[in-house]
Amino acid sequence: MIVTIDGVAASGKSSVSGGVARALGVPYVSSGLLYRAAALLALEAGVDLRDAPAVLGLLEGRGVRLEPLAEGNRVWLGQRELTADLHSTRVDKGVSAVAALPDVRAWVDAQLRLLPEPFVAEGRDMGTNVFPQAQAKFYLTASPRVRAERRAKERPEDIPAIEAALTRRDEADRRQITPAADALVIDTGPLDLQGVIDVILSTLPDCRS
Ligand SMILES: Nc1ncnc2c1ncn2[C@@H]1O[C@H](COP(=O)(O)OP(=O)(O)O)[C@@H](O)[C@H]1O
Ligand SMILES: Nc1ccn([C@@H]2O[C@H](COP(=O)(O)OP(=O)(O)O)[C@@H](O)[C@H]2O)c(=O)n1
Repeated sequence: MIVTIDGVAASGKSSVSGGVARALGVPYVSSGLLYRAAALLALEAGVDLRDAPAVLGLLEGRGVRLEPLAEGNRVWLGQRELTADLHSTRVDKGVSAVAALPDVRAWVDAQLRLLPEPFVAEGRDMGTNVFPQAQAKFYLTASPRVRAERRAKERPEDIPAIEAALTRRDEADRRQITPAADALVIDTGPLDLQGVIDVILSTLPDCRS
């Protein structure tokens, strides 16, 4: 069983996926962390974020691995854990450039398709491209202001700066952020976290095995 939860930046994908996965007793998979790891490695190595062979070389040569734990995903570079470094403003700014590289997308997709079912997968193109066969698909939205207010609790910048950065990232990610035709689109603006999780769980009565 695969459930996909896609959506725009800071729409609640990872928190909601964690809650849904816990309720189902399965892991969740944060695809964005692999794109964030690609950006972090390129930034650390001083590699141009648009240089596909160089970025791919960093990913393939150095053993980047996603660990999709139920309590929170972790990313490893060999023995070094990258997770805590993946949500900086610097990585937020650089990640869309590496995510636009077809070779990097193919590498991420291949990692994800190796994972054993069942799981909840979250990102941008889980329901459209990576797991089109998923049993249930969701797409989370909220206004840029609502998303910026939520993310402001996790970043040092003020709400207008975060809102501008989120809007820029939505624009840079526009190729990946079309909902699957068979996804249920949920505006999370009026809902709290548990409210979103409950909407999803209420539509999944047949997917709990
Ligand atoms: N429906 C919601 N209501 C209020 N806060 C939310 C809601 N969904 C997510 N959040 C909060 O918004 C922030 C961003 O959520 P996150 O799950 O990281 O989003 P994404 O994975 O889409 O970037 C987190 O602090 C999270 O707790
Ligand atoms: N399936 C995915 C997931 C993320 N991404 C890229 O990775 C970036 C970070 O994704 P994320 O899900 O960690 O970001 P947030 O929405 O949590 O801020 C996005 O802005 C996209 O550029 C993607 O292209 N496809």
